Amino acid sequence: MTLEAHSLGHGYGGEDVFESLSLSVSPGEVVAIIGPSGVGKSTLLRLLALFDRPDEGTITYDGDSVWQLPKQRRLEYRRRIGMVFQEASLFDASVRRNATYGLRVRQSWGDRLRHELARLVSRPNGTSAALEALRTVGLADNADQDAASLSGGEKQRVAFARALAYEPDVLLLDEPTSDLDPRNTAVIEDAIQQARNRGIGVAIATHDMHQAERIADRVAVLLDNELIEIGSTEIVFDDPTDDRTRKFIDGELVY
Ligand SMILES: Nc1ncnc2c1ncn2[C@@H]1O[C@H](COP(=O)(O)OP(=O)(O)OP(=O)(O)O)[C@@H](O)[C@H]1O
Repeated sequence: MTLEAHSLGHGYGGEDVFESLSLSVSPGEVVAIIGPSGVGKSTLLRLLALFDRPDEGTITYDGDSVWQLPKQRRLEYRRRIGMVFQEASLFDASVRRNATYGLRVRQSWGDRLRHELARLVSRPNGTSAALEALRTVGLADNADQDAASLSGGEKQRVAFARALAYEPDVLLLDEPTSDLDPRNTAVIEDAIQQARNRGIGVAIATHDMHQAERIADRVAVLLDNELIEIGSTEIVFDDPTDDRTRKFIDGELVY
């Protein structure tokens, strides 16, 4: 599923966060959105995830302008998007149930009913997808543990597994490793590469430039209320078009 944002503008309380922002994410590519704190990376991801309607511009999924569609069809697109927030929000149940949660949310009511009926007579549907996702983040052995007893890093890995478990077409990640140590960060980065290799399009907001360089195919630089640059990771890091990009990457821009 190809995601495209055209001339997006958005703000709060009459104050623009960004304007004229255009960006695409194709199947099987990782696009990193980098920029200093408060520049609007989370706002952009929320718009792409269809949580909020943009003040200006259009968002298309596979060419369909999603905010022009009837609500039901927009929700169908919404269900094909996995989003991982900066703060892992798990509920008080086992790791496995947390990882399975997305599978149930994604289903229609009819499917959910069938799922619940199936659960009464056999193993829950989706268990294997959830377990496979937990395996990807190295937590399959913790499936029956209480999520509440996990460390912060492990919780973030479960949140990531939950998004992966239902095989979204697009994965939107908001600083998914901000609170993780290098080992946990490596696990998530590896899982992102696996998602990409399975054809999922990934957009990741990060202020860790090294992370963008390690995992992204393309990098978008958000600065001064706009996307000042978007291009292949190599070009953005080694030979950027906009001088502010070079300064930001070299740490010369202070915000
Ligand atoms: N719901 C909201 N209501 C009002 N202002 C908001 C809201 N969400 C974000 N903002 C403001 O919009 C601007 C962009 O915030 P956003 O969280 O998108 O930035 P960010 O680049 O993700 O920052 P960080 O890297 O610190 O998470 C900030 O000035 C923030 O205070």
